[in-house]
Amino acid sequence: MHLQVGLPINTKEEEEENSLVKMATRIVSMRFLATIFQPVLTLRCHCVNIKRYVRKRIGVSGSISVKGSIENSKQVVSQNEHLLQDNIFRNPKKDSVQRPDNISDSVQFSQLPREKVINADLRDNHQPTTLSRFGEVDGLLYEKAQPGDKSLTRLVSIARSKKLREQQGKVVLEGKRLIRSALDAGAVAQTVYFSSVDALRELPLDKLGHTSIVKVRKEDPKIWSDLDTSKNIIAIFKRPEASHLTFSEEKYGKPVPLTLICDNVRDPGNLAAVLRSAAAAGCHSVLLTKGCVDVWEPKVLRAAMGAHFRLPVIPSLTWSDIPSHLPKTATIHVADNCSTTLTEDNNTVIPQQQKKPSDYGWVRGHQYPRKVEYEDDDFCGFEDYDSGKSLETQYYYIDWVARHTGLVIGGESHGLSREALRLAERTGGRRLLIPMVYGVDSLNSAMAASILLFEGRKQLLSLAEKIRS
Ligand SMILES: C[S@@+](CC[C@H](N)C(=O)[O-])C[C@H]1O[C@@H](n2cnc3c(N)ncnc32)[C@H](O)[C@@H]1O
Repeated sequence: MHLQVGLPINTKEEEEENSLVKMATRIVSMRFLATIFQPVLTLRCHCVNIKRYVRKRIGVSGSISVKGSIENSKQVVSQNEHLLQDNIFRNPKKDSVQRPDNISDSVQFSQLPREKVINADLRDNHQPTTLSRFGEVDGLLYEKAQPGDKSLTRLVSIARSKKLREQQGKVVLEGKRLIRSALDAGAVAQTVYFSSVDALRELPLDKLGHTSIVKVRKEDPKIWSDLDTSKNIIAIFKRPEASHLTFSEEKYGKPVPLTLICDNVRDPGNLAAVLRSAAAAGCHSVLLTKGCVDVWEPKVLRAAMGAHFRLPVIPSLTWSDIPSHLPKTATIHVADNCSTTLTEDNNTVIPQQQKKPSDYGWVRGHQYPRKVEYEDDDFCGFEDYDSGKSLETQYYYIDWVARHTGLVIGGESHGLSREALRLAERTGGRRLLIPMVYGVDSLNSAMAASILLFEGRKQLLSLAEKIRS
């Protein structure tokens, strides 16, 4: 019988087993160490990548400081990639350098004067790749879009989706005239895409100091435009707010104290026509209730012909917001087609002192039950409204202007809201009627607005004339 004394003697298999265990332990501890050091290494990699990225994109060495988290760094790189916003802050002379909103503060480039950047690019024969990616127009550096660049498709999505426009706080403007008006009014262009240098040259280049400029191929504008003749320049702007824009009296003349209020005007063509008329009539401002179509929708922008930048247009207002955009003394009238209609054979001249439809003799009093809509779109169906009962009706060509006058135009489907009538009542306003021949219910809202606004302008100017003389 064999007795084992002292330390057990390992067999060959046991030794092999032990060395396997040791190896496994080593692997585990190496993995453990790797987990600890991995974030540090990744951060280091990102720093290096960003440095390389910057050198590649701007062709000069920039001083970079990374303050944010790794996630931040990743974001900056990917945002820059897909928006083609090269983040070169080109005008170091300005005190406050305005940056595109979505660029994080975590990357700062040495702010070389633009000329130096360009010259560095042009001089540096050792960087042919960098040089071919950039061009220059009258001292303004631009980048050439690379094949497969998706930024134009993204731009189209912003242009077409109200939700995206609102979420990202951006609007898309097409064509040199519109872009120029926006820039002149002080709107901030984030990126300008152009296919023809001549089109770019027609913009006030001094106002593009903080903008990314990207040259696209000649055929690219077809992606963004559904016009037959697509424009060769398009820009993404920071969603402009009327309070931050300047409306030049020198250029467009002094406005008359007349504010147009659109009450649920939902059709883009109508809203555009209304804005265009309001601008042409030299109105003070335009207020839009929440139910109106988005004022930055491409169709509205296109057909309004720059009206957005000629007078303050304030969108998305509730009826309780509206008085705060008007002087306290303002009188608000409503354009109302529903109170009365004209008989077929009428062409009588109405004496000015007559106010109520029944006074006119040949007009019918209110006869239709009306749809009434609450502010929250809680539609109440047909009923006789009690608001605005005390509102008198008068023909539009009889004097109705006051020191500051507001005019409400109803929407296409439901006409005037109860809130509009209440506001008119509270401010001593009236119903203004454009007489129509028998059997015609109403005019298109933009047509009605146009007639009333130009009449209002005429009355205000003659009032001013009377006061002067
Ligand atoms: C197309 S209409 C509204 C039609 C709507 N279905 C209704 O019955 O009220 C749009 C708006 O244009 C204005 N409008 C149209 N015709 C008008 C007229 N003859 N006189 C005054 N305003 C008019 C009104 O403000 C009206 O609410």
